[in-house]
Amino acid sequence: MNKDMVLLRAVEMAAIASYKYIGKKDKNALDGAAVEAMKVMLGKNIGIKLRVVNGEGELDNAPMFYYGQILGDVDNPHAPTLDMSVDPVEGTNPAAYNFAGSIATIAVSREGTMKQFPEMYMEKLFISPSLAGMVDFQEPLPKIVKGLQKKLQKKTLKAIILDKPRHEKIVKELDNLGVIVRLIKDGDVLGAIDVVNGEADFVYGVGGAPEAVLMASLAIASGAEMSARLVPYQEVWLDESETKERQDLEEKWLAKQTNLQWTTLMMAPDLVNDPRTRFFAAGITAGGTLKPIDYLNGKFYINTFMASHGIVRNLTTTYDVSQINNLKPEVKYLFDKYHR
Ligand SMILES: O=P(O)(O)OC[C@H]1O[C@](O)(COP(=O)(O)O)[C@@H](O)[C@@H]1O
Ligand SMILES: [Mn+2]
Repeated sequence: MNKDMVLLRAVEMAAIASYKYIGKKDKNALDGAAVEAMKVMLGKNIGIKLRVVNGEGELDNAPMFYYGQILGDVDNPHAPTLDMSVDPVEGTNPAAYNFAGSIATIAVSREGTMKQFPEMYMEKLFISPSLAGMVDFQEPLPKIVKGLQKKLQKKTLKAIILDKPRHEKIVKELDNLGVIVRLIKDGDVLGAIDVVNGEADFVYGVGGAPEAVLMASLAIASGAEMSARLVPYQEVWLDESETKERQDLEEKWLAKQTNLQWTTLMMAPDLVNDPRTRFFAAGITAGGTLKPIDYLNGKFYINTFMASHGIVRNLTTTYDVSQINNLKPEVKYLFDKYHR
């Protein structure tokens, strides 16, 4: 099968498996279902090997994707290897508590081109393809906004920002500059999809570093632009019980990196160095331009998104459970196990 189809179906089946757990307040069961669905769909005979660069954490007994894990045609020496960043449920809270924000997502790129990050924070600015080339990412955001307003004359800029206390100040500043801000509780990768789909001009804020790699793939694949900078844990969580330990771990990790400091400004190609990177997502509770997954009379309705070398696809996909059950044993297994 075409590898795009393999990856599309992996995010779609992750969305289908997690559907059973939407709103059930059980994050582990939800995540476990999406992980298993992806693992089954990315099993043997897919024509490629996938090396997990940014997954869900380190190797243990949990059903996670971990750094260095190889999936796919592991025994086939002729199958090419791709790097992969994967978040089976990006936005676990939104899915577990049933509010907007969660998607299943995968990004792939040529082997050795994707940067790995531990679970830490990054300040990210993701701007729409229509603003590409117009922004000096070295400047602070208010200055960038003023510059854009000058260039774009009457256009009212729209921003998507994670609704977190750490962003209160910048949200006020953007308000004062006349920017329309849409606050989202979680899910800045979905925010970036909305930007690519023209719902907003940029996403800004401090969020996850693994998510930044997914967003970088999306930026490159769609013609958008993105910058990112590491943010120390203590800047977000000044005085929590784990702050000191997290900070030590981060400093140790950073000391081992070459050409990377807290102040280093990374652009999308520094995170994913492949112009042919491909990005895939399927809506779970979704929101914005991606509609949530739905089930009615034996059919799943899924909204899937894909971007590669400047081509952006928003697909509505229907899975007729009874038909597919007859075709594919691995899909039947997943439907039987996770059908709500
Ligand atoms: O919730 P925090 O710690 O503020 O981190 C923000 C990050 O969490 C998310 O909202 C959801 O992440 P999860 O996939 O870990 O649930 C991301 O979209 C975002 O980058
Ligand atoms: Mn995530």
